[in-house]
Amino acid sequence: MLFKGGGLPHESLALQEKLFGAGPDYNFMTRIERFKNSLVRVQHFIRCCARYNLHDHADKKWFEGVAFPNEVSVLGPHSGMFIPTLKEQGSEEQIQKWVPQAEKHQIMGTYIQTELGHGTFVRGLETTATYDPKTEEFILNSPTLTSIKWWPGGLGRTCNFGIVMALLYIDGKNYGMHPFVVQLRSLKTHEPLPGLTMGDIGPKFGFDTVDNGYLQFNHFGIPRENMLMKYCQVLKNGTYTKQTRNPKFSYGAMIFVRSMVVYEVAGQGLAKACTIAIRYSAIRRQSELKKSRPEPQILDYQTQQYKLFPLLALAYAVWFTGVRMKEIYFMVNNEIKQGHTERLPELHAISSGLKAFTTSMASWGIERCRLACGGHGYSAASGLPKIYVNATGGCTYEGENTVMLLQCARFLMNIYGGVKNGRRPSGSVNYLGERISSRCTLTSEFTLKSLADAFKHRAARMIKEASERLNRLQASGNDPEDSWNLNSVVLTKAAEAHCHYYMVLVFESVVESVEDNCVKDILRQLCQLLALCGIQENSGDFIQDGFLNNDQLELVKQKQLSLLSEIRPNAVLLVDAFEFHDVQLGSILGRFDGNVYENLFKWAKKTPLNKPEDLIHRLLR
Ligand SMILES: CCCCCCCC/C=C\CCCCCCCCCCCC(=O)SCCNC(=O)CCNC(=O)[C@H](O)C(C)(C)COP(=O)(O)OP(=O)(O)OC[C@H]1O[C@@H](n2cnc3c(N)ncnc32)[C@H](O)[C@@H]1OP(=O)(O)O
Ligand SMILES: Cc1cc2nc3c(=O)[nH]c(=O)nc-3n(C[C@H](O)[C@H](O)[C@H](O)COP(=O)(O)OP(=O)(O)OC[C@H]3O[C@@H](n4cnc5c(N)ncnc54)[C@H](O)[C@@H]3O)c2cc1C
Repeated sequence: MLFKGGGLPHESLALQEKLFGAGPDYNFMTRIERFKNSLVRVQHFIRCCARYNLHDHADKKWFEGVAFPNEVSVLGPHSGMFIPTLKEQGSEEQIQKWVPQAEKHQIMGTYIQTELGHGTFVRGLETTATYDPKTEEFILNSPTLTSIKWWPGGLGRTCNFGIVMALLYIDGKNYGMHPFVVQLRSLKTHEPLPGLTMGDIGPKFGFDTVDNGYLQFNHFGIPRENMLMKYCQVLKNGTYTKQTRNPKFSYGAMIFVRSMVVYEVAGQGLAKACTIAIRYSAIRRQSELKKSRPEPQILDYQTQQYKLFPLLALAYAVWFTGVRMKEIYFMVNNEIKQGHTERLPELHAISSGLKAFTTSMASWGIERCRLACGGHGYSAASGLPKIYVNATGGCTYEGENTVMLLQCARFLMNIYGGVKNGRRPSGSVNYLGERISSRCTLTSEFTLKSLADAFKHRAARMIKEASERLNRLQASGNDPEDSWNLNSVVLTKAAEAHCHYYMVLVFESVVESVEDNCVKDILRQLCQLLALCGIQENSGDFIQDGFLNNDQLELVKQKQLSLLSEIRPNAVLLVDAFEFHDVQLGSILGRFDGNVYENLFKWAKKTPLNKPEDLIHRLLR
């Protein structure tokens, strides 16, 4: 109940749908079969939404978790980007026109921004939308090879609509990036409309169930009314008007997805991987601890605990942080809707930073879980390869992680500069205005407050040093841009330290809010382990300025090891508490009933390579 809240009824409804749980094994399918199979499930999902009256995003998400386990379907870009962008950037008329059709899936859309030559540098995108007042149309064009749109999910074969980000030109003047609603395919024949060259970009590391696509515009006309006009308008005669607004509003869809990815991708992915690795480690017996005694569960080896329990603690931390990130997004977005845009820079910074920090940690953690499962972890039957290839995409899409950390750092530098000039920071950066103790107060009690304070100190110091180094680079004659680049490694580390502190703080606040003392104690242990591992892994950051001394570091190490034994009896319960159904895990190693070996054998017998096949037989005969 700590995790699922109101989601369970929808999950059980989805589990009753035969088409979702059963069917061909994903691992035995070719890419095309995976894609087709996903489309069949998409159609069934859409029918289920109508049948069960699922309208609310959160309700649908529970259903989707069962319908599309550990994969993104073409509904991801549609419901995660196309519809939110229409709602956030469209005028009332535009919302009325397209949102109901999109919500009923009568039109399917995607978000078309990245190009062959540019993804990160949005201002460098080349697609043009030139207004022609005579026809009252925008003419979309791809002027170069590098301007071909590349990557949008669902563009290759599925979507008939898209929101295209393009440079608006009126009368030869460039007004910058704007969003346009574009019909891509005929609603009758599903063929691409004349003037568009489209297709799938080919096999990828993961995302097999999504047709990421390309799109080239050849002077393709769309009605004037198709520019999303909530914040800017182009009148019939070509007059451009805009509300007083932050030009970064057109980046809103990206902030939304980044805010969701922390929970949906990093939190869920790592929690699933931990569930699989910890359950399997309780089933797997190997070697000897004591002579002539039965082989122990591998989970009883301290080294195995040392691999997995910090990841379990991290999974809880990322999960809670993801939930908090969603809350912050909706809160600040509501403020923005009421005209209060003051917190947009902070929202951008924290969503960029946390998206990067948590997807990197989760990606690394999922791979560690796989390694901890030995040989069977390398088998597709473990479910871990699929979880990994899809989750690790989160390090790249919606803003490459290094670039996102640098965006977060940019905000931190602005805030720190402001503090130097007497401004008081608030929200997630309020600690930059505090006087921070220069000596660590950690004692063998390891209170959560003292642990969080240690991370606060580290973040504040690293931000200060990054800022001072930036100033020194400039003072020694480098221009601001070169100084930034020469300081960028230090800046990303400062941003990571800020996000790390934020995550520890969120975890601490969740523990404090729990009423049940037993649950509170167990969560406190996990939170301590998370923080202590963070201190140990980054010990240089904590001792560099004499904040933490050698004795304290030794205490940290001792406590970390004793926590492993304390957590051991609850480890399996702690992953069971995530309440992932076997269908969602897609793993033989992580089965709830623990019946691993029998099912591995059954599974191997079903592999297509064991089926009679003429060519293989002839070659081997
Ligand atoms: C409760 C239930 C909810 C249920 C929800 C259900 C929906 C679920 C949805 C999602 C779940 C997860 C789904 C997973 C499936 C995902 C499928 C894959 C989707 C992938 C889609 C994509 O990848 S789309 C393409 C994404 N592309 C990018 O992210 C590009 C990255 N680049 C940029 O964003 C920008 O170029 C940049 C930020 C790097 C730089 O921008 P720019 O050059 O314009 O700015 P500057 O660096 O010069 O900075 C100027 C100034 O602006 C500030 N700023 C920059 N960006 C923003 C912003 N977005 N908002 C506010 N402010 C911004 C910057 O900080 C600077 O500020 P200063 O004050 O001047 O310092
Ligand atoms: C699975 C997946 C799904 C996607 N779905 C969509 C979609 O639906 N719609 C869409 O429009 N796009 C989509 N994309 C594209 C995605 O948003 C971009 O790939 C992403 O934003 C990264 O941009 P890039 O490819 O240009 O990387 P690059 O910017 O080329 O990154 C390459 C390297 O350069 C470094 N780098 C770049 N700029 C800087 C800088 N300023 N400072 C320091 N280092 C820098 C990066 O850190 C990285 O190491 C998807 C991508 C993937 C992988």
